Amino acid sequence: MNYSQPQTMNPLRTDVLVMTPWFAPIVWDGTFNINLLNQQFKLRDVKIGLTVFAIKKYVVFLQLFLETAERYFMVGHKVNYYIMTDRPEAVPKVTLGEGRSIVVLKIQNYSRWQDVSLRRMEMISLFAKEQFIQEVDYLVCVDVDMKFSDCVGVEILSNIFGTLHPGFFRTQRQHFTYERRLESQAYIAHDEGDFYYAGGFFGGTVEEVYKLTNQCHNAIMTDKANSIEALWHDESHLNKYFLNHKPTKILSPEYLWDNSMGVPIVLRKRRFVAVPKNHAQIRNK
Ligand SMILES: CC(=O)N[C@H]1[C@@H](OP(=O)(O)OP(=O)(O)OC[C@H]2O[C@@H](n3ccc(=O)[nH]c3=O)[C@H](O)[C@@H]2O)O[C@H](CO)[C@H](O)[C@@H]1O
Ligand SMILES: [Mn+2]
Repeated sequence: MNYSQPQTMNPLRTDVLVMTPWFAPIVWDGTFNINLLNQQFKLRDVKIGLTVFAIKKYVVFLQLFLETAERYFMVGHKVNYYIMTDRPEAVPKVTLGEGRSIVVLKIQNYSRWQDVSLRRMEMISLFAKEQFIQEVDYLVCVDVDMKFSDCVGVEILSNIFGTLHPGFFRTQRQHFTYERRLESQAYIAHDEGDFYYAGGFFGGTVEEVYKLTNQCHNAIMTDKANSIEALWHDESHLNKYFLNHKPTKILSPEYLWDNSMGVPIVLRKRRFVAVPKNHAQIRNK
């Protein structure tokens, strides 16, 4: 295979942090060679599960989500879409590429949208243990109110990975919207924390995602027993988990962007972008 030689004296990006102090790469456009990575992952015959929840009205997001995923997500690799929904009949029929399938998993709904979001940790951990572990190597867990608009490939895969939240990647830690009440299991002190990770995109090996989701779910249940709910729900608990279990790879905000934030120069690609939604019309419905 022919490719240009890595240049020790010529870093590929100098405008952004590309490595954490615990030696986890931060994935930005221009820092990796996708052909090289595709070859490595192909040799391992890796299979990827993409989990997405579409409860109640959120089924409307599935069509665009799936169509754009077919175009941009892990193209050329084996993919299972795990669609967790209370409305299996509303899952659209989308033509899939070779080696890709849709697996619809019927689950219950909750009346509060906060509970729907929080309970994803429980559902992912249950299915990871019972089913996903037998079917795929990696899990990628994302929000459904999103569309792919550029390539998201095997460069994201690692033991356990999180994504920099588009609203906070230039923010000082004391201003992160971590849970600040000591009574919550998600509590993080003002002088702690590395990054603010987004709830809408994390993943890793099935084993590691099981550990993460199971621990977050237990923390959520402890909070519930103590009549407290973390400020940003599952996202707060994810941030607490990543404080104590550092991710082995971190995705730049290219992998979770919101166009209402504009487009800073450091952002050369917008790979996965929020679809605007009317909260009043779509939540708690
Ligand atoms: C992009 C991003 O980082 N999003 C995070 C942010 O939320 P968002 O404000 O983007 O939350 P959201 O409304 O998208 O809810 C999170 C997800 O739960 C599912 N859902 C929710 C309600 C419902 O009635 N039906 C349904 O299916 C759906 O998959 C949705 O994408 O904060 C949430 C917690 O407050 C979660 O941590 C989200 O991951
Ligand atoms: Mn969302």
